[in-house]
Amino acid sequence: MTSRNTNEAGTPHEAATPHGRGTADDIDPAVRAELSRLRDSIDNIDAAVVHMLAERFKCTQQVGHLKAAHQLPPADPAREASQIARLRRLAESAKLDPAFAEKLLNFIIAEVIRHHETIANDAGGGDGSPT
Ligand SMILES: C=C(O[C@@H]1C=C(C(=O)O)C=C[C@H]1O)C(=O)O
Repeated sequence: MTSRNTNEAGTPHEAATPHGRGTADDIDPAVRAELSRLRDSIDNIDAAVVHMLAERFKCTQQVGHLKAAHQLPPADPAREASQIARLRRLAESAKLDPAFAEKLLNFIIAEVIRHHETIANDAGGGDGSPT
């Protein structure tokens, strides 16, 4: 394995050989420059997503503590339904697949509920999750 075949994190990966043609070494310089420009933006967007998610989880952790302190259940299906409906509308107007947006939100919410269950259990409420 050469360093050419590792990504930024040092993890091994295959060289770019779409349909068996072209390696990382023989990409046209103009194509390589355009790819690099686009990947720089992708990296910035990924960083923004991570920072926004971190902020969201800071808020949801506070909600979890509020719920635990007032014996409220970790999940709120009515709130989730309105968030999903809203996110699907936003996705449609942004030309993003609404089904993908819904799956992503459900994935995030499931993690939040898991955190809320842990917080409730740690607080001794016991209504958070199965024993
Ligand atoms: C954060 C909350 O708790 C849960 C997580 C939600 C979320 O991540 O947006 C939404 C509803 C709840 O199931 C909340 O009730 O607002």
